[in-house]
Amino acid sequence: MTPMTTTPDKNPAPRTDSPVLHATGVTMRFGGLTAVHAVDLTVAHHEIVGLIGPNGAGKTTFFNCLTGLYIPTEGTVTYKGTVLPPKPHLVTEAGIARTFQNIRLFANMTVLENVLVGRHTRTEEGLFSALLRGPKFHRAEKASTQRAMELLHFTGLTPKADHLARNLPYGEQRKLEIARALASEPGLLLLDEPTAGMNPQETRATQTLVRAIRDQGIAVLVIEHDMRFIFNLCDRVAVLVQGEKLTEGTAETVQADERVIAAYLGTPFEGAPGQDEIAEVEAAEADARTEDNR
Ligand SMILES: Nc1ncnc2c1ncn2[C@@H]1O[C@H](COP(=O)(O)OP(=O)(O)OP(=O)(O)O)[C@@H](O)[C@H]1O
Repeated sequence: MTPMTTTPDKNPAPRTDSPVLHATGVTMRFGGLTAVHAVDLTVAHHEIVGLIGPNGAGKTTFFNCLTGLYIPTEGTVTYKGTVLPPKPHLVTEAGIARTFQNIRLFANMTVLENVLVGRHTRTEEGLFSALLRGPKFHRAEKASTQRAMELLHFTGLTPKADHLARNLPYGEQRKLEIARALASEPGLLLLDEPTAGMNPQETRATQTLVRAIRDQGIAVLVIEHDMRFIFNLCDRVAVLVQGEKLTEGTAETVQADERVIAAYLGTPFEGAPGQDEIAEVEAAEADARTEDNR
């Protein structure tokens, strides 16, 4: 992994002891459906936090509440101690970047151009400056291109800089989404199923990339269905079930939690055989086999 230099934070933390992300009592209702209910979640500096849960648990809805795409029905979300504005571009400007479950690249733009688009919240040049294309604009453009190339280097996409985004293999399109998100110089990166559709090698490479991102001082919150990826990567894992946070803790704690296993496998139905009954049946079957072998 190529080291990435960090650029100065345009929005320095007002209080260094605040967590990077602090969501309190976040609830999102769509008419009669409560997709997310009273969810609290924090992400600390230098932390990689996983968000897991069965299909329809409310994970993406929760992400949308964090990024200003949805205004939560109830609850607050702060970034480094400041309440986030309810507009996606202002959230990005504040320092939260994200990728999407369904890749959203500009398919007919080059790889480099896609990353440059991601820098627009960090460039000071206004519309007039861009139209007049004066020396200030050219200086800013040069600096932006340099930073974008650095990010392509960091994500291993330098050889593809001039390729159209739509011609990249799927795994590289996902990497490009991450490079574009990093172009806004975030303090927190939200990844929505970054390994969906990847082969095991690409998944391992993504794991390495996410760790390298964290090592650059960017906190990460990641939704993923690949449990091996989540449990290998995350410092802490939160589990959403039917819109509520069931539990959170280290990979070991969450993996050992019977409620989590039940949530994924389905809660045993009423009248299902208990452990004693299962043991009795197994013993009877073993006896029957012994009889047959005589
Ligand atoms: N805009 C919306 N309007 C109405 N209902 C919605 C909307 N967005 C999500 N939902 C519902 O909210 C619930 C949670 O959906 P969400 O996509 O957040 O779950 P998820 O955990 O991300 O699922 P998956 O793992 O399948 O992506 C689902 O019942 C879904 O149908």
